[in-house]
Amino acid sequence: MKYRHPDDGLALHTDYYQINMAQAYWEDNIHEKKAVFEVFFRKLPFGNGYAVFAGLERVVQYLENFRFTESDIEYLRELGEFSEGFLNYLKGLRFTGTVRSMREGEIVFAGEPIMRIEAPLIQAQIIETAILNIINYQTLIATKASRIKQVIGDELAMEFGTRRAQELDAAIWGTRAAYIGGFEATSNVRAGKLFGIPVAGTHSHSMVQAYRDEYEAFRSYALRNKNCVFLVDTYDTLKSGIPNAIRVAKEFGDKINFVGIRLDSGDLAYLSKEARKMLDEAGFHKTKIYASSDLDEYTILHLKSQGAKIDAWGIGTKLITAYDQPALGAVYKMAAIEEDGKFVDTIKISSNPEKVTTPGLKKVYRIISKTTKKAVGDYIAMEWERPEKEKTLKLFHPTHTYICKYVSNFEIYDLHHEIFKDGKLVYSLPPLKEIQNFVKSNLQMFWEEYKRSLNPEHYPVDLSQACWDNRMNNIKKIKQQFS
Ligand SMILES: Nc1ncnc2c1ncn2[C@@H]1O[C@H](COP(=O)(O)OP(=O)(O)OP(=O)(O)O)[C@@H](O)[C@H]1O
Ligand SMILES: O=P(O)(O)OC[C@H]1O[C@H](OP(=O)(O)OP(=O)(O)O)[C@H](O)[C@@H]1O
Ligand SMILES: O=C(O)c1cccnc1
Repeated sequence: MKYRHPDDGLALHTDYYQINMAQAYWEDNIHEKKAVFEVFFRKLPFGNGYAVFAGLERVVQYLENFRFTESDIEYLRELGEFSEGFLNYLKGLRFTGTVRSMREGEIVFAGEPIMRIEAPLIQAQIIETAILNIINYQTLIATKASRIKQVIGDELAMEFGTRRAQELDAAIWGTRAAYIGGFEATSNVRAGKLFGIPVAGTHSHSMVQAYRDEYEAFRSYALRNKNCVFLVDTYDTLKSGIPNAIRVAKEFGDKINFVGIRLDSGDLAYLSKEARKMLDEAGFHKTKIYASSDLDEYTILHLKSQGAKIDAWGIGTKLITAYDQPALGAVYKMAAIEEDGKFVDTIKISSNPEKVTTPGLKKVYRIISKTTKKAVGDYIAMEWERPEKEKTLKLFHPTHTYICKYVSNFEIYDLHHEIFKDGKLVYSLPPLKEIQNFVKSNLQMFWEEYKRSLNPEHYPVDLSQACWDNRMNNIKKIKQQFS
């Protein structure tokens, strides 16, 4: 298998149809026409009331390094479908477009453009697949992490999922997304090195099995590690695991920090309460109880409702694989294309009203009440509109238009930031910790009703009147063509 190419890049990380279309654009000489595409998803995942945008940093890396390498061109040539002229053009292709995007950590909702790409058609087309690939996964995991963290509250949330993730890249970028969503630590050491995420962990059952004696295993661990969290459920949590952990902790005294014990099976509520009593009776009031074992937001909520005495949560499979909803379904749709030097609207019609796209050059704003300082709704307006100059804005549901409200005394801000200008990176990527803090402060802007994990209220994402009218006119025009 020829899977090792020294010059392997990501330009071919695209769907074959993109390259086939690219060749047609090039041959028809429309490839340099500017096109505008938007990234958005149609439904919030996990029944959550909001999503957390993640993936921008990798999109930036991808676009900065976008080029077809020698071996990419050679491979395309081998496929026998592409002309030498076209392949030669691809060799020199770089990203020269303009990208406006929400910042990583932005709170985002269904139906609003997360990112807007304005680029020569051929580029905008080829990059679609990778951009969606990145944003779909990272946003999904950041959202799942945030949802789990909302339930965990101030206790420690650790990402333990690498072994169950969908391959290596998913573990690495999923870990980063989990951190953005609010997790404080990861067991993945490479993610620690690459992103500076704090690494944390305990030990496994195999260590206890290897020594064939729980006490010996804990002792050996304590001899080599200052901070000790002993896994106590290999044989019998209450009769063997916790007593052995306490015995070792007493023997080592100040030589170790008896940070915690970890429960990984059985009735976690019952065992944690018993464990707390045993640790307290032995004088280890500060020793924490860690729990893992197929946890997710539902189990954690249940455990809390049972009064479980758990202080730290290790979450793997259900987080890193977005177990209950493995796809976000974000799409990349054309909103406009250049004709005679000007942009004209483009639309995709569907019999499902929610799938009809919103054409034209638009901006997306967040409206904040000056009285409550809380977010009132998001507002998609035509680029030429100036909603910040209005005294009152009418917000109405884009499909059920009779549902409406008027907002005054508001602040409004553009959710998009310029990331690339004509191919040049003009945005400085913030440190990861700053992104995590941004999520936290951002969430404070939203009423609790939008953040609860069960049946959250629907946060309004509305079109301006001009944007709505423009959409209707475009639909009418298309319908007339076929009547
Ligand atoms: N008190 C509890 N209330 C609700 N769910 C619990 C409680 N205690 C544990 N759970 C969850 O129940 C599930 C139990 O999983 P499972 O049946 O595989 O057993 P286990 O105890 O983990 O055993 P093992 O790991 O040895 O297979 C896990 O998802 C765990 O998080
Ligand atoms: O349950 P998750 O949320 O997926 O969290 C990760 C799991 O990975 C480990 O189990 P594993 O059986 O792989 O190894 P172990 O022998 O160390 O427990 C750990 O004990 C957790 O149970
Ligand atoms: O450190 C741990 O306890 C750990 C790490 C990965 C998976 N499960 C547990």
